[in-house]
Amino acid sequence: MRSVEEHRAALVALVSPLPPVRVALGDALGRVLAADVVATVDLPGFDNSAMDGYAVRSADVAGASAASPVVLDVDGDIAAGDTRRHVLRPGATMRIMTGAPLPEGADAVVPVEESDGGVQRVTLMLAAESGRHLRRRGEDVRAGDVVLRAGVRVNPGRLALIAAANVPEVSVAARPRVSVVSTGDELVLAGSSLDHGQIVDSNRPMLMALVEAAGAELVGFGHLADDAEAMAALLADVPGQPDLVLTTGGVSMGAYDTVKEVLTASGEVEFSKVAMRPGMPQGAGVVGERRTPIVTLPGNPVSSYVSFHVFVLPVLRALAGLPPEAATTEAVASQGWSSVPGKVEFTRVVLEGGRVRPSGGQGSHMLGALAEATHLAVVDAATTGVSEGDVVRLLPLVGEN
Ligand SMILES: Nc1nc2c(c(=O)[nH]1)N[C@H]1C(S)=C(S)[C@@H](COP(=O)(O)OP(=O)(O)OC[C@H]3O[C@@H](n4cnc5c(N)ncnc54)[C@H](O)[C@@H]3O)O[C@H]1N2
Ligand code: MOO
Repeated sequence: MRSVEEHRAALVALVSPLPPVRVALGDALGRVLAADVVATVDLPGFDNSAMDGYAVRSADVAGASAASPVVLDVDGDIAAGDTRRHVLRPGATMRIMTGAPLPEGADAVVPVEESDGGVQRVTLMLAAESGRHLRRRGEDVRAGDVVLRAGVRVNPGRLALIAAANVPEVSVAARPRVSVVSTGDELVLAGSSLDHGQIVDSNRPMLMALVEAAGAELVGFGHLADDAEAMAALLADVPGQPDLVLTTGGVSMGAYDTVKEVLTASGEVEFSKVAMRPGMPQGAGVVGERRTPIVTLPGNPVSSYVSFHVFVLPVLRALAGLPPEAATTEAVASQGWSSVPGKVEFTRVVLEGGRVRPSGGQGSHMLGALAEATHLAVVDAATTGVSEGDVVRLLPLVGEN
């Protein structure tokens, strides 16, 4: 039997990284940066007011208070967006709005609440010291600073930073194009009336959702009956020119395991047993004239789901030019559970209050328990059981956070 690491390495070796692409800011959300983002401007871009109030020379309001106010001439208004360059006369003030550029000579702002709100002359009741209520040019970011590193995923806050840094376009990791094909005569679409022996095809919507939630692009999907000729024809020329094809079902030892039958005959796909649970039967190789990489996942729903996390995610990351390994975290088990020796067990667990417990039944057909899970606990092959208090390694689930 192959180890998980051996199989993962064989899969990653099937693909070459796709070149990064440039996208407009509006299309960057959720994408992974392929290059550092460098600010083209200082942030703030100019000294400006943090409050609606009066721009002053601090020396002119020294000692001002409610009991002993200072009265100054108001020389005019500066609103946010005023592009003129104002100079503040000594002994005078200007009304200034939040975000408006500070006039030359001013070094503090008295908020309007600390005044009588005067328009021609104003009574100020705060001894604003130099720098008070100001936002200084470059105090947040300097032009030329690397504001975001390659490898970081663009979230709304980072998108705002890229925009503010006046960078209209960024280089991002390519989104691999993926096709999903479910196989099996027993499968029907959700919403169908089920005959005895039929089940709803849940792997296809699950894998489509995983592909999209993992940031890849779905370029084709469908279902194939256990018909070797039809399957061979489809796999010889998968529509949509995907970078990766995923199938589910038909890879174990059954008489109607058509994926295995067809692809074994092609001589380009290798089927292996991997020392893991669930997800033991696996296959991978290339199909068609374009030699498109293919990963054949087992049909049992939880096996397919776990295999996606353990094997397909690293392939998608490698295609995107990112390090294949996903980051893991750790947590303490709040209860014990047994694990099969000789295989890595990916226990579906719930992380709550900083501790983990199995999410329920661990059968590879049990979607009820899968749906409650937040992580996969990775229990290595040498471990026969997890005890309460043990530290376990956790693989996050795609789409969980
Ligand atoms: N004699 C052996 N039998 C089995 C072995 C074995 O080593 N020797 N391995 C078992 C393990 S482990 C797994 S995992 C499964 C893998 O089976 P296949 O990949 O061939 O998948 P199927 O036989 O087509 O289906 C298995 C199971 O999953 C259901 N299924 C399939 N596709 C879907 C779908 N799209 N949506 C929902 N459910 C699906 C299917 O109805 C079956 O119940 O093989 C074991 N057997
Ligand atoms: O490996 Mo199968 O995936 O145990 O059900």
